Amino acid sequence: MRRINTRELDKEITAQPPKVTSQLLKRIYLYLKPYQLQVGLSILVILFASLLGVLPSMLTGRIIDEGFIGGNFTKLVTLIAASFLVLILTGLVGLLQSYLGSWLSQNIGKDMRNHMYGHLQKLSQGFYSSGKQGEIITRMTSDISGVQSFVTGTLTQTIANLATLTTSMIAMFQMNGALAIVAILIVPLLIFPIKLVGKKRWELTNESQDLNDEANELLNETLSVSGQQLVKLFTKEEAEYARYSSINENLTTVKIKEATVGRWFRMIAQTFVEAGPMFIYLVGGFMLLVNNHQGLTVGDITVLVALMSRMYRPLMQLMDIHIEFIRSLALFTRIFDYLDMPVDIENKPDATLPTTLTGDLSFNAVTFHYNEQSPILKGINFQVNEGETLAIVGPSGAGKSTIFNLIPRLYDVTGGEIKMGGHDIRDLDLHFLRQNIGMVTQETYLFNASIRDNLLYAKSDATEEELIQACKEANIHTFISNLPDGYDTEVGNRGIKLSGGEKQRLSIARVFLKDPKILILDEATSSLDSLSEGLIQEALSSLLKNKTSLVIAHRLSTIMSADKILVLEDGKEVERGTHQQLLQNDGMYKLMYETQFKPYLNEDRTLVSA
Ligand SMILES: Nc1ncnc2c1ncn2[C@@H]1O[C@H](COP(=O)(O)OP(=O)(O)OP(=O)(O)O)[C@@H](O)[C@H]1O
Repeated sequence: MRRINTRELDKEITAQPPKVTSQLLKRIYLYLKPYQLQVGLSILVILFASLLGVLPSMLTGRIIDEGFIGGNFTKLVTLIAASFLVLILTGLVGLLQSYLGSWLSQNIGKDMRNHMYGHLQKLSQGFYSSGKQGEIITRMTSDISGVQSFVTGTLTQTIANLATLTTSMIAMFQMNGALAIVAILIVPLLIFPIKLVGKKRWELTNESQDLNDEANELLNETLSVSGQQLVKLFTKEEAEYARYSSINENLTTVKIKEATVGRWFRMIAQTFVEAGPMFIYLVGGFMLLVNNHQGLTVGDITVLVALMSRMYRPLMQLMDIHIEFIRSLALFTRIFDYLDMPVDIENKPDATLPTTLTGDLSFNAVTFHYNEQSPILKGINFQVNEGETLAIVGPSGAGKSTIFNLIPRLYDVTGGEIKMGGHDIRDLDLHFLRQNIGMVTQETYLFNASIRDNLLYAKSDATEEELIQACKEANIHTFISNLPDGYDTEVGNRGIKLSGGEKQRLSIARVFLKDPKILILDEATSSLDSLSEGLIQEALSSLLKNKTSLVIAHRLSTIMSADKILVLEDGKEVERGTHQQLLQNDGMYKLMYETQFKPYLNEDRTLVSA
């Protein structure tokens, strides 16, 4: 499912070659705008460098004509000294030019990455659950790096090359108009084959980017801790290898094609460049020797050849830059596509930030569907008063987790409203809302950091005493203190160094630290050993005490201690009441009780009394 989605989105992005619109250019310009001064300075330096670039050829012409042919040694030495100075100055200006280029590109890249990361943080859970992790990482890393090299490479080179072309052409026409025209006439011959090859190269670049995304996605999926576990448990090593090697095979073919097309491009261009001087020698020689052209000297012909080769190099690069330019625009388009993804869960500009909030929670005719799917929740109504516990039970797929996701606005309702402390949660400040909700999910996510850092994620300014208190309440303090590094123990990737039960208790400690108004708890279905389970149950019951809480309950003890029970089936409420009331109904709850809860009754009782 994930893979199909990735392909679909990849296709969407690459099926549309970038359209050069004024809007797109304006948007790119916005990233340059804060650095106008540096851009201006950079352009001035480039222009100066290209003016300097004409001088060595001019000086060489004069060295030949006035020094060697004219036989003036003093002049020769002066001209050589001048050439030397120009050389040093050119080197220094080049240094300044490259410093400015990288300064600009690094700063623009930094701004884009920050902008993108900030935007990605605002995207809803829906975006991540249809996730294309490989693609997100590619956007953040290689696409933005590509854009950076556009600034240092493409953009600066375009300006530099245009300046070099202009200065060379002016200098050539000043030397000899007829020979200048001969040099320029070869230009159209260059453009046609290069254009043809450029188009093919552009297609291949796109194709290889697609395959790169696909390979990254596969690596991310299969080389993660859980991914590898899944591969191993389902003995899919060979299948995954086959999948990877097939992408790799295609990538190799495309890359080779891309490189070959690139070589053709260079070979064709190179031939024309090498042939250029011959034309000048031929026409220049005819003018000088046969026609005895007035004013044309050997030095002039040498200068013209030097200027011409100075002109063809940027011209060739400009052809390359044209391809790079389109490629960079494609990268910009890809990045902007992401930046344009709507932030569907937004903080209202006039969001309410109450000073006090009661922990009442109500669902009023709530309906919901993911994407364009058929409704998952079909008119849910309930009210949980402050301090009460509502247990939600129902078969798998009934919509229990969906109800949970709606409370902290990981998704927004598609109909009806959810109220917290009497406010529609969409009117409350999003940050405030989420700070008032604590969630303990079945799967605990821990960052690859120390236990302390993971705890501080819930409350960055928590004191050592607060940390210890929370861990004591979560029944994890003794365990942590017995570790050689105590609270500074590193938990490993996703907390791999801790057991399932320890991770859960750590996540409960996190919620204790957060001390939210409303608690949402998805009770673990996975069976832990009875000691661990007992410790968790104890921690949870002290967490639930006096707190408005919603529990997806799998254990009879939790259900029985709840104030209300809501029985859900296929996104609808089918029953509601206390345990005793529901047992008398002879409905879905009774059935679940008989089949799921009752068989574990003894075990439950033991745990409750433990
Ligand atoms: N992110 C999502 N995108 C699309 N559909 C989803 C998403 N999450 C859940 N669903 C669908 O919504 C329906 C309800 O799922 P939900 O997870 O809320 O059920 P549940 O009652 O919590 O089930 P379980 O007890 O198995 O966890 C299911 O049909 C599920 O496939």
